[in-house]
Amino acid sequence: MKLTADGERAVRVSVLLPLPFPTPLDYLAPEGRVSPGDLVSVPLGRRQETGCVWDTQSDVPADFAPAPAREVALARLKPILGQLDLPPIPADLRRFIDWLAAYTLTPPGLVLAMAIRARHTQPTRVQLGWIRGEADLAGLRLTEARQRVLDAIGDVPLSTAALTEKTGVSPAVLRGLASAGVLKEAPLVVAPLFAPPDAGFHPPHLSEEQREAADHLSEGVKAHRFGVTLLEGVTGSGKTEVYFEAVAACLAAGRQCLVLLPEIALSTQWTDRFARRFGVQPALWHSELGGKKRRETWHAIAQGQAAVVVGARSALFLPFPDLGLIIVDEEHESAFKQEEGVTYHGRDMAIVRARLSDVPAILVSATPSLETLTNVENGRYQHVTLHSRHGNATLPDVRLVDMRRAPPERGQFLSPELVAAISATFERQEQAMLFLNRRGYAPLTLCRSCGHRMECPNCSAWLVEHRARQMLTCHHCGHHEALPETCPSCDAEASLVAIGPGIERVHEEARLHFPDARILVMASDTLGSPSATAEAVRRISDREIDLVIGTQIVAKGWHFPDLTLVGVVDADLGLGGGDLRAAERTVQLLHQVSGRAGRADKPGAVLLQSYLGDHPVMKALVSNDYQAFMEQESAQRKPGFWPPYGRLAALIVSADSAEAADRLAAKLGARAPELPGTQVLGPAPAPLAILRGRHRRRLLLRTRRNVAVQPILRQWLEGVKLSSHERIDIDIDPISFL
Ligand SMILES: Nc1ncnc2c1ncn2[C@@H]1O[C@H](COP(=O)(O)OP(=O)(O)OP(=O)(O)O)[C@@H](O)[C@H]1O
Ligand SMILES: [Zn+2]
Repeated sequence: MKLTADGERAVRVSVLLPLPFPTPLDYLAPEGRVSPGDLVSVPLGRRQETGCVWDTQSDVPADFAPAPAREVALARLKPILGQLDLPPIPADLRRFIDWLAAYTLTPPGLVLAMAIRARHTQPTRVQLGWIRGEADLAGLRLTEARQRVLDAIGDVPLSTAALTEKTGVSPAVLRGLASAGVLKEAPLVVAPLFAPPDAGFHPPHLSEEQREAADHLSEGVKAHRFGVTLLEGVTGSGKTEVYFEAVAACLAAGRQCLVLLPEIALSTQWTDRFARRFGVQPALWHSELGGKKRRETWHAIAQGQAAVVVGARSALFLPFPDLGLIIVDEEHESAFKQEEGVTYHGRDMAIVRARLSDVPAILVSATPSLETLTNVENGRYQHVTLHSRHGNATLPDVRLVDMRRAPPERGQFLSPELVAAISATFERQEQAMLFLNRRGYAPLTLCRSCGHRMECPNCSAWLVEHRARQMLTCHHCGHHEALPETCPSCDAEASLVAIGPGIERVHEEARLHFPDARILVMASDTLGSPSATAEAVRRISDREIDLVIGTQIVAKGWHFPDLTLVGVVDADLGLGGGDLRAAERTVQLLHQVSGRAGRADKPGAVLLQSYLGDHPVMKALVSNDYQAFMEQESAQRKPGFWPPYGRLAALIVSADSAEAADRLAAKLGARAPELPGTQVLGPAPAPLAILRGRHRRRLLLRTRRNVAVQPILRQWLEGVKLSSHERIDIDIDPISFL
């Protein structure tokens, strides 16, 4: 036993710090003072750190739990310095942090860091205002200014600014009254940051099919137990309206609801719709949320004051005291995968979070992932479906433009058929959209005399020309340089030519074809901010735009009633690269883009420009038979135990030279596990063999579904020493194979 300075009994508490230690550290605290979840300040060397009192037991399954730490003797422990005046980190979030850390082989502190970044936990300063003090007025020299203040003051505190404005007196007068005790300070009553959404504000009239789906989801919410339901529905079927009913049920139960969207910063149409349905804006959570707003939002959520949070995947780490429902919209989106730092899949982790919090989860998509469909098939997830578009809208007619038979003119990218369709759309006074998932002017710049290709000095990638900015840029590392006048390799003059299209080039071509059309270009680099996006959306909705040209950001859930034609400039684009999910992802993306056409009364059409007309992806899109396509996908992945029928983990080895990378990769390859039901592929150069100046090699571990990869990886990497130039990144369930 040990005593604190005050003679109280001190006990061992374990504190997780937001730092890359393998386990929590032990400290001393007066007995009975702190409980798991409390945020405390502790000494660490000479520094002071904020940490979270952690639990000694955990719910991480034994098959991937890390080894426990050795215990330090009580006599050597340091006492905690104090407790922060903040709501505790709830137990379900603590379990989630442990789980995610063990699953992704990340030190748990780095996962905690996502929940309690310093900017979240700084206490918000209490603002003070003025009320009448206890001192009576006898003996007070009552000037006219002072009288005005006394007339203005009441029981509700008024800020200095409000009071001086109301009375026209100077702050000095207030100070004088305060020192006489006639005024005193009191905390200002601040309106809650998020007014409660009203479940009955504006409920929609649901169709029978929608009503059934909504009831099913709401029942799940009322049961307040873990369970996953896939809400599948064709584009424009009202999936959002339907899951809003589940949100309403969650609100009625007095619980908090989390909605994850893949591209939240751009989702202004979504938040507007929410406001129309529930009367107030939801709380937003994403990486672009600025400092003060971020802190206030965090506090409002921690205090249970924000009832509905719509966020990016990082919202999974928010300290909801009373979570009731998690919804993942566009669940098939690979944007849910975090690729940097702690790598995790937002959709998968949303389900883990729901399970650990014992609340229902709803996955929403028009084109569910094979992972999710497999879980439906084996009965782990429930399934509700919306088969038709809302109201009179019908699904668009999707046609293939065979670029081998009717190609565009040389140096152009829009086929005569697509150009004619756009003209016809304009003649009908309707809007059109061109989709090409490539920013900039041209993906490759080549020397006509010597064949030299302009490449990034830091990455094995071509430089993309951005003509508007007169730059060649690398989309991987951000390197940029001016377009040279002569070829850097052979000095030939004016020999560099742009090869292939980006959206800037399609814009240039569209201007030639349609000089009078009002064209808007939408790409993440031209419309990064939410306000710019909102303005673009307004212009399209208000019919100030005839033709939208954009990258994948135009595919997202937009709803423009007069948009009736979608042209996909290069439907084959996503199919190269040998990525496991290339075909699946292409179908999902193009289906979603196609779904922007004809969403209201006027019928829509989609033209897919392709050189691969016989490809299963094109067939699936033209026949609109997603199910048949996914059955084929499944049949292809099953025999080789590719996900979701097996598990994958990638090891990315990187070093500052090719030799060092090869050496380290070979070392790992030589000690690769040889176990039943597992296989190691590689080492091989990563598709981006050089990225930001680092040479990269990849090893892929593939196991049967019933074999956990974590213990295998732990054993494989145990004792591997790395020099400061070497690195091994682990990616469990990799999505991108770059
Ligand atoms: N019952 C309803 N009453 C009124 N409007 C509805 C109803 N159902 C759907 N809508 C409207 O139809 C349009 C399409 O619905 P919504 O955006 O929810 O479909 P979605 O299935 O989410 O589409 P997508 O997958 O293409 O994004 C929206 O403008 C929506 O407000
Ligand atoms: Zn680069």
